[in-house]
Amino acid sequence: MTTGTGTARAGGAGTGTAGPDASLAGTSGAGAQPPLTLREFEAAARARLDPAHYDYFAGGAGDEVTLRANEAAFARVALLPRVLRGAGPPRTDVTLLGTAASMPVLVAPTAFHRLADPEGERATARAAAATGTIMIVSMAATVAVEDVAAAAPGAALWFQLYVQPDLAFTERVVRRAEAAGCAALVVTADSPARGVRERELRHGFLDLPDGLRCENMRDGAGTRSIAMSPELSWDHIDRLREMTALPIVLKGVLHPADVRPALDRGVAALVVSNHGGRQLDAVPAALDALPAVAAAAGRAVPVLLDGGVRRGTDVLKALALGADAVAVGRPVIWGLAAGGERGAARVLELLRAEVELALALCGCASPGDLAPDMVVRRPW
Ligand SMILES: Cc1cc2nc3c(=O)[nH]c(=O)nc-3n(C[C@H](O)[C@H](O)[C@H](O)COP(=O)(O)O)c2cc1C
Ligand SMILES: O=C(O)C(=O)c1ccccc1
Repeated sequence: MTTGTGTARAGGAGTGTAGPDASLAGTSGAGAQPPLTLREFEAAARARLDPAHYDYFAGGAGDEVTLRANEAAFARVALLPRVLRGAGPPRTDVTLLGTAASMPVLVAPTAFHRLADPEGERATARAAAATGTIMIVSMAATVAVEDVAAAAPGAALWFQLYVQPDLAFTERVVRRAEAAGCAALVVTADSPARGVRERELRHGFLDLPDGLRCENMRDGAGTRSIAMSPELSWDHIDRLREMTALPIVLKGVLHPADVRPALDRGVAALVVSNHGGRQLDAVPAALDALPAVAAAAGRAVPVLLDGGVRRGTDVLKALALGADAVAVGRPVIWGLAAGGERGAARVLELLRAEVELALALCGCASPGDLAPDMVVRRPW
């Protein structure tokens, strides 16, 4: 078998799976080669974005200890493959809360996609649909949820909600998400106050530029800004359960003691997340918080993880440590900024192909085959 990048690239391009996408050539900050990795998409995004917007997307809270820890935690875990299991070509698809996805990688809810591409969340939704995965539309989207759904027929959408102090307004947003066809409500619980990201302050990035707005905060009663609600409590989860038949996903769980109350209130899934290191700095890496939360959930509900996932092998590490799926935030924005809808789709397809290959090399027939005995902590 011939090796070497030239041969690998030519072969990859022919299959249209793991190879580069020639139409993305020139989007890479590195030069004419299209990005081959999520890291290269990050460099391409950095080269293209206004520095204030790049830093808004990239930044973390405080000293960014947690931001760095999210990625670093994956490097401290190694995969331990099984051999000769006759697994055959692996499947990468999963079903979560009744929604089918082509891979155990979802698009995490992130704000302000029109800062990265004029089509914004429309482009992201089309990219998610092209890859066959679930997009969690942010409450802080710069395209209204109805317009996101209309732009990408067939896209599997969930909706992320910041519960607002005005519950009547909150209910109107929930109704809009339902009517747009969103199949789950992802309630963000880690933001009773907004984390301070000093990179934003340094650029004076305080608000969206003229012409861009949080379109889900606009309705007949006017335009509002998103409130972070310190009064948020388990009672609000009860209220939401009464308000909607949609499954409720709780995003931003780190403490295993928060799992029981969530299950008692009928929460349908949990997302282990520190908001990409943007809320409380000095909390653990998402991957390090995962095992205890997954153990507390005891397979009663799906457990998702986000924060620092940059490779297919990272996805497998999270699955082995108890996750049913992961979500990616910044990488999708890098794709969008580097190459619009095609760039975002390429980021997702790269991850899908990497997950498929890593499953095959681990002797797994499907994502469900990963188990805790297939990871070891590196001795450093
Ligand atoms: C620019 C940006 C905006 C975000 N906006 C939201 C949001 O509106 N709602 C939310 O629940 N989480 C939001 N998040 C957090 C993500 O959903 C997710 O937890 C995080 O990005 C995962 O880490 P990763 O970027 O390392 O993949 C945002 C993250 C980023 C980077
Ligand atoms: O920037 C964020 O992380 C975020 O969650 C958010 C919340 C409200 C408005 C814009 C972004």
